[in-house]
Order: sequence, then C-alpha cells, then structure tokens
Amino acid sequence: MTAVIQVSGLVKRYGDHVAVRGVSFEVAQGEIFALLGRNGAGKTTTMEVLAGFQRPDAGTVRVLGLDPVADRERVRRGVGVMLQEAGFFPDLTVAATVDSWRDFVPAARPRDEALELAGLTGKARTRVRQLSGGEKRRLDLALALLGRPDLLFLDEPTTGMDPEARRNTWEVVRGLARRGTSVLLTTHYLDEAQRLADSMAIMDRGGIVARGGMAETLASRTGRVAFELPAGVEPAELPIPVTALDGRTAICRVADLDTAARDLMAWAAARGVRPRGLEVRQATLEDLFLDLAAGDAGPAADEADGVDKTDDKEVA
Ligand SMILES: Nc1ncnc2c1ncn2[C@@H]1O[C@H](COP(=O)(O)OP(=O)(O)OP(=O)(O)O)[C@@H](O)[C@H]1O
Repeated sequence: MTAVIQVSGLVKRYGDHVAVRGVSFEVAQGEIFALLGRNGAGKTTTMEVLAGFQRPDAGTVRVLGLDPVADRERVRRGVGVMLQEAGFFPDLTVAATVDSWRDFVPAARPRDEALELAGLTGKARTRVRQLSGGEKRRLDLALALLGRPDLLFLDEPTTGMDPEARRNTWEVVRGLARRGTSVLLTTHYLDEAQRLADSMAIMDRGGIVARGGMAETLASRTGRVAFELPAGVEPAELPIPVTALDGRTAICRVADLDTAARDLMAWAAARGVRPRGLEVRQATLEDLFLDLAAGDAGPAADEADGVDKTDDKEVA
C-alpha cells in the first residue's frame, strides 16, 4: 500500500486549547477517506495542517511523501484543496473566476472541463453573487480540480447542495478516485460518508475515537431489526431480545440478522400475528455514531501509537 497521507501523533494547539491531540492515520493511494466527527472535533484543523496552512505543534505529517510546511510548493502542486470558506469576488462571472485561478495553476485543466466536472457548465456567465450556496460549493470544487491533483482535500464539499447536486458530486469524486486520485473528505452527512468513503476515522475532542475500513467496520457492528409490536404482545414474549422501544416500535440489535429475521417470522407465524413495518438492516454509520455518543466504541483494540492512547481505537 502506498500511503499518500501519513499522520503520526499530530498535535495542534490554539493558545491553551488543544484542537488536535495526537492523532494518527494513513490514507492509501486512490482511497476515499472520511474524517468525521461533531462540530469542533478537530477535522478542519487536521486538514489545514495537511494542506500546509498550519504548522503542527508535535507529531509528523507526510503528504505525497513530503512535509507540507517544508515542501509547501511541491505539495501544493499535487494537492487540490476545497476548504469551507471560499474567497470569491462576487462581481466576477464563474468563467472569469476560473480563468483568474487558471493563471496560477501550472498545466491547468481547460476551464470548460473543470466546469463540466463540477456540474457548472450552464452557469459560466453567471456572476458569483448570483450563485446559490450549493453552486458556490461546486465552483470551489471546480477550482480544486484545476491542477489535476493526485490528492484532493474536500472539507464539507456538499453542504448546501440539493440531493441531485450531492449525488452528482459523489459521482465526480468516485470517478476521480477510480482514476487514482486520493480523497480526504470531511462531512456531517453520514450517508454521504458511508456511500463514498473506503475508510474513515471519527474524531472527538481532538482525538480519534474510531477508525477502519468502512465496509468492514459496519459489517462487524450489530445489525438492527425493527418492527411494530403486534397488539397484545409484550417485548419479553419475542424470540429476539428487544434493545429499545420507541413507542410501539421494538428495536433489536443483533449480530446475526438472517437468523433473527427467520426466528421472528417463524414466531409470528406460530403466534398468528404480523410484525408490521419490519425493517432488517446492517449497522449504519449513524448507528456507530450513536453508539460512540453512548460511550460504546464497539470491538476495539488499543492504538499502539499516538499521544492520546486512551481514546484512539481501531474498530475494524
Ligand atoms: N483559528 C483558531 N483559533 C482558535 N481556536 C480555533 C481556531 N480554529 C479552530 N479552533 C478551535 O479548535 C477546535 C477544532 O476546530 P475545527 O474547526 O478543527 O473543528 P471541526 O471538526 O472542523 O468542526 P466543524 O465540524 O464545526 O467544522 C474547536 O474547538 C475550534 O473552536
């Protein structure tokens, strides 16, 4: 595995406030990696250090094998960055904005290609101030793609986009990854992270509380069977243990979904009742988040490296 990002024991402070407390992770070439966590968890700070905008206070960071501070220029050439706050000139058109950026990017993509990739072809003549929030994010994406980067940093790339634009953006990102571009993504949309990312790390208060391959991590978590309790049936009578009740909806967390669903249907047939609204599904990223919030990091192994060993756990 060639790692395009290597972070080891990264610490970043703002005055007395420790924003990132000893995090370690790697991103492989061609991988889409999601950095997740609540507001203020330290995701943007981590990304800014990786992009060379901030200097680490401790730990080592390598991006495309280089030090993003010492080798700033070389790192910049290989990396496309889409951070949260874009500084556009509101009176320029979209086309003029892209053209003005192209002047600073060696071997830049043609303007129309960048606009097409970001789904902005029809907006080339529109002034930036007339763009919607989601369209501005697409313009950010177009600019991040100008230099044909080997590695893309996307900080909440789909915020403000409508569902169709989000899906289009996912397709663009997937297409880039298929052609070998590596992507570090932050997002508050857990469905987005689950669909898009190959691997992830969840940050909380500056540390990593869970990380691993997306599919393996979710497959290793307990699945969920939910249904409406049939009239006259008490939870204790059911063949599978009920973990939570939401009104009359019974929620069962089970390791073996197939067996649980079969047992439930066999019991219901024998009892002559129907579990309405039956939903059987694997764990989602949202389930994992809720478990973490409740203090359960799942099947975890202590991290060997990093400053903050106590709360950095591998989950897959
Ligand atoms: N320039 C700064 N000066 C002082 N404190 C800062 C600065 N930037 C961030 N912080 C603090 O560092 C912590 C981590 O912030 P960061 O922006 O990295 O979080 P985040 O996970 O990206 O959050 P969000 O999801 O809200 O974007 C927060 O407590 C934030 O208030």
